[in-house]
Amino acid sequence: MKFIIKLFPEITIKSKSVRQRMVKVLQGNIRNVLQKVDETVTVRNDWDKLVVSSKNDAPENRDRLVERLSCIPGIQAFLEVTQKPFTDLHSIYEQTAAVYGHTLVGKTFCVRVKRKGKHEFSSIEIERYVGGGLNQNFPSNGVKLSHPDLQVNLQIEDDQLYLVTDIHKGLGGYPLSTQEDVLSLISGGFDSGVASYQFIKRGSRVHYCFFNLGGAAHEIGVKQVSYYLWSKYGQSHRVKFVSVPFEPVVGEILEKIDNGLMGVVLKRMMMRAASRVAERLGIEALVTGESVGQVSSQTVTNLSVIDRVTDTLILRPLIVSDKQDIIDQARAIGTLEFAETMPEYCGVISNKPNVKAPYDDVLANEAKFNFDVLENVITSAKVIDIRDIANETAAQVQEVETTTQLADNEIILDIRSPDDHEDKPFEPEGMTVIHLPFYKLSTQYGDLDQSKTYLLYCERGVMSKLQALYLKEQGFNNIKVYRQN
Ligand SMILES: Nc1ncnc2c1ncn2[C@@H]1O[C@H](COP(=O)(O)OP(=O)(O)OP(=O)(O)O)[C@@H](O)[C@H]1O
Repeated sequence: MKFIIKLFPEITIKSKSVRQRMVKVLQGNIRNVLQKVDETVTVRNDWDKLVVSSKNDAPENRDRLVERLSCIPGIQAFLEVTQKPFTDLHSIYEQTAAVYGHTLVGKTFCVRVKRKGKHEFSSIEIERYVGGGLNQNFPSNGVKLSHPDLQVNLQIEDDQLYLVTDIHKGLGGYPLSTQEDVLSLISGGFDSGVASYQFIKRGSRVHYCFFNLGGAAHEIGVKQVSYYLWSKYGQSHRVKFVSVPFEPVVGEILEKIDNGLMGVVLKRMMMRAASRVAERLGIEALVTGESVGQVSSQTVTNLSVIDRVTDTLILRPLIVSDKQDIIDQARAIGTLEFAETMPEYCGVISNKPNVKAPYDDVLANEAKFNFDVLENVITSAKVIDIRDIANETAAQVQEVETTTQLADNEIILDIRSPDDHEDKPFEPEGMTVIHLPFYKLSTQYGDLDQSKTYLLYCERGVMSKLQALYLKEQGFNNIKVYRQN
């Protein structure tokens, strides 16, 4: 099985040395991600393209590789190809007919050729020869040069014929780690997830900084979405997840700060803490999901007051995005459901937030704030490798049993999203499986027959452990985690 990787166009217009460096990084990233699902994968660097080959031709392996390739930053598109040697024009025709002939029935078509190397024939001659042959020998609806039902794509390089059997859209963007690292302030809402994704796609390693305002349940929710983003789009590189216990800071704000300024002061405290964390990790910029006018702390005046608290660069990729566009993107990248189930942990809710917080008033209020509280939470911030979310959660859920067997009175609860549930049905023989997606658990788990025990199932076992922890937090004890042998 072979895929030809087409580079993101902005890479192709770089100078030779920059381009070479980026392609090399992309090559490493693809190898790193794909070899986790298929050890036989090799990635060859061919100047204007990368060629991915696998010895495992099983259809489920092909689906896995296509899914993984579509999530790797730096790839504009990838072509699924079969590669064959040829001897002459007729041998090109015969091989094309063997792959495409049966797909032409009842369709209009045209043949397009890209050619490299020295040949006795031109690309147009191949198109005519192959197109004519297919037209004569298969019951198609004829050749149509513009907007045909089917385009037969051939690539010819020296004595090799590449038959393109499918074209897949890539993520675009720059290869991961070709841009500097950033620290994303992640709250679990729609905006910060989308902002993080945009930086991954642009080629930055995105580390996550979370200010816990709502106890274990808040942390579990944010860990889930961070882990999801990393494992789906950024798993070629290690990143950190930092959790800062921010409830004491909120307490101090509630006690000392004027009601109308609380939102802005909370954000300034977050920026102070995040800058320190970034410095500790050697990261030069913070990322937030703020957008002008979305909430009272996000007016231009208030954003300016927030900015003045730190010299660290604060990047706001969504600054002029409409909420609906952000929600649509969250849906497309798969974070919508996480955000929808995340309760609002605002920490401080002003009755009358000041949309034009006077800078001097903010400073005067902050003079009353006990900064030891902030120092303490920064010192007790917990930094973990994001891959350890899985292990750490496993340790935390040791009181939640993990099992590979089903006893009487036990039911498997498939908590994957409806798409995964449909694409990869999980129906082990002789076992009862109910589907309740993870984002409905908090509201609908209680409606299930509570005399039964439910074994949560997801593909990797991370989400099911986090959800088991969450349900335990909610006081449910009839829960286990189900893993396949
Ligand atoms: N608890 C938190 N931990 C880390 N970052 C946070 C937290 N709360 C807010 N932020 C950061 O501040 C930004 C603005 O947050 P705010 O709550 O004002 O707006 P929001 O539109 O609800 O954001 P989101 O949808 O990302 O939750 C967020 O996008 C995020 O980057």
